[in-house]
Amino acid sequence: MAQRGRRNGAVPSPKPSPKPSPKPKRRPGMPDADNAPTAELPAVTDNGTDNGTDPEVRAKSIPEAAVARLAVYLRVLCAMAEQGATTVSSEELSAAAGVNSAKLRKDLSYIGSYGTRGVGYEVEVLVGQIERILGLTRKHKVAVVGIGNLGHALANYGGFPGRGFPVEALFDIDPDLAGVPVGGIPVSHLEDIPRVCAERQISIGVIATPPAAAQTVCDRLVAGGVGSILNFAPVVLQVPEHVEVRKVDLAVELQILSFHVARKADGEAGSQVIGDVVVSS
Ligand SMILES: NC(=O)c1ccc[n+]([C@@H]2O[C@H](COP(=O)([O-])OP(=O)(O)OC[C@H]3O[C@@H](n4cnc5c(N)ncnc54)[C@H](O)[C@@H]3O)[C@@H](O)[C@H]2O)c1
Repeated sequence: MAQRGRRNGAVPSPKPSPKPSPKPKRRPGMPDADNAPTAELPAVTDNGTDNGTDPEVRAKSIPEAAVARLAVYLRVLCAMAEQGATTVSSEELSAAAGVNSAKLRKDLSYIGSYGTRGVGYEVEVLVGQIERILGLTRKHKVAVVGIGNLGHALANYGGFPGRGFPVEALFDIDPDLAGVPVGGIPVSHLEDIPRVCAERQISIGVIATPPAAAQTVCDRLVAGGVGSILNFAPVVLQVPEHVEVRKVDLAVELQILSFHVARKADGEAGSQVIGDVVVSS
């Protein structure tokens, strides 16, 4: 969701060339859709998977939807690695991730990973590449603000630390919660947000307060040096340019599901789908 004059949508692509050719050549990290790999192509470099382009340059060219899918592939690959898998074909990985295999190959081509014909992808190498692109090679300390229903659930969820997101600070305005441990971390008072976040080097702040409190909480997190905000409150936050905000709204996800269910029902009732538009017959 856009915040204070900056987008939180697709990551900006490098500046376009002043004289675009009619059929642009494939650039590293942004394959021409027509030339996107349709099979596990031979390795481009010695390690069999990487085309050698600077990962940061590549990361800037990856569409946000592909970034979200990379996170899903990573989760699936880690589960496969735990079960002892060393290689995986694009068909296996796409089936496990619930994505079609052409899309998977295109997503992996964004990070310069093309696999090896007849072998597929090396699980460990691919995990490393996706982790690098997603910036997961170091831990991101998390603070949760608003320890109510949602905040309690987030603070108690044991799945974040193992994925590189240890929850290291909790805050609430309620004096009854002050010092009470939730998920092993004592709750601090709202006013301590800047100091505690700076001391514990918190990089991600999760806002789970009522909407009216969210902007003040956000300002305090930013004052404490927090550069990324995950906002659950149904409100648009104003942040400085350098701060990244992601908004989570499960109601929107439910509405999207509802849209697809309605579209399917219309299709079954004899309507025709042309592109994204449903035309009743
Ligand atoms: N995005 C989603 O899908 C989704 C889902 C559920 C809830 N929510 C939102 O998450 C927020 C929390 O929901 P909940 O059900 O946990 O609410 P809740 O009332 O159970 O908890 C809110 C907590 O915030 C604390 N709080 C209030 N003002 C504060 C302030 N200024 N500073 C710090 N803490 C403060 C309260 O003391 C309370 O502990 C709400 O904004 C809700 O709309 C979003």
